[in-house]
Amino acid sequence: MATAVPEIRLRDLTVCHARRPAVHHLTGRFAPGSLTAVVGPNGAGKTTLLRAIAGLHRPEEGRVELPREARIGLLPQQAALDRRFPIACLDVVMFGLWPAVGPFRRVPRALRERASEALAAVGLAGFEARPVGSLSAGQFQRALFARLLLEDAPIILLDEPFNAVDARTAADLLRVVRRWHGEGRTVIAVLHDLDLVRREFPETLLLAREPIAWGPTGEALSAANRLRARMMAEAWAEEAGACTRGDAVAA
Ligand SMILES: Nc1ncnc2c1ncn2[C@@H]1O[C@H](COP(=O)(O)OP(=O)(O)OP(=O)(O)O)[C@@H](O)[C@H]1O
Repeated sequence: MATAVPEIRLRDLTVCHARRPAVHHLTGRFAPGSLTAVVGPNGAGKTTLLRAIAGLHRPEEGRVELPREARIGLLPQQAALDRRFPIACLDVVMFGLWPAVGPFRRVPRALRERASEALAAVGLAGFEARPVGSLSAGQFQRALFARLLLEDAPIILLDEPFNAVDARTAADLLRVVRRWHGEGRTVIAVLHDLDLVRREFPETLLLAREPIAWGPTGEALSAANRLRARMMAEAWAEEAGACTRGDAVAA
């Protein structure tokens, strides 16, 4: 990796959907080269935070501080992607090159070869021409990792990277994450498997719309912090409207 890795600073960051805060007053920093898990209950604002860091969602208040030219690779949740589009595996990987090559340009042969190498590096050698619609969930996730390899960004954001993949695929993809960390990139991953987080991620941000804890994983995931996060989530469920006695009778 040739580029320097910039720090990511969040200052009093608030990001909303339809004016309701999904991330509320979050302040802190991701040090260059850090490996951080973002955890928290469903609806805690984890995806929203990644999208805000990637510049895809404008903050309502506060800001994400990053140099304008910072390059970020984002792995979205699989559920957010439509795989019915008739496109070959190699083309999906080569999407990772368009910031360098420009849209609608013919990709030079050397770069196509790099895309093939990236596929091979994630265990998909020979899959170049396969339509993405025919890939299994695990194979598709491998192809998206190949795209990130090709992008070569100093900051990598992963939204539930090991979801819906089998143990072997998860282990292979985890090796890629370790490699990125070893190369000094900043990696931020949204995860639900706390055992995996404890084993592999030195830093953790525990989010429940409000920040609950951010720091070394062992401390951030203390029983008291996890309880606080759960209680916050229960409070949102109550906001959504409690079941009334009348509803119960009608049911
Ligand atoms: N496009 C949207 N429009 C309206 N509300 C949204 C939108 N996207 C997310 N939200 C709401 O914002 C809140 C945070 O959502 P987000 O997807 O960031 O949470 P999450 O922590 O990633 O959840 P999960 O673990 O379930 O993936 C939720 O209440 C969600 O319903």
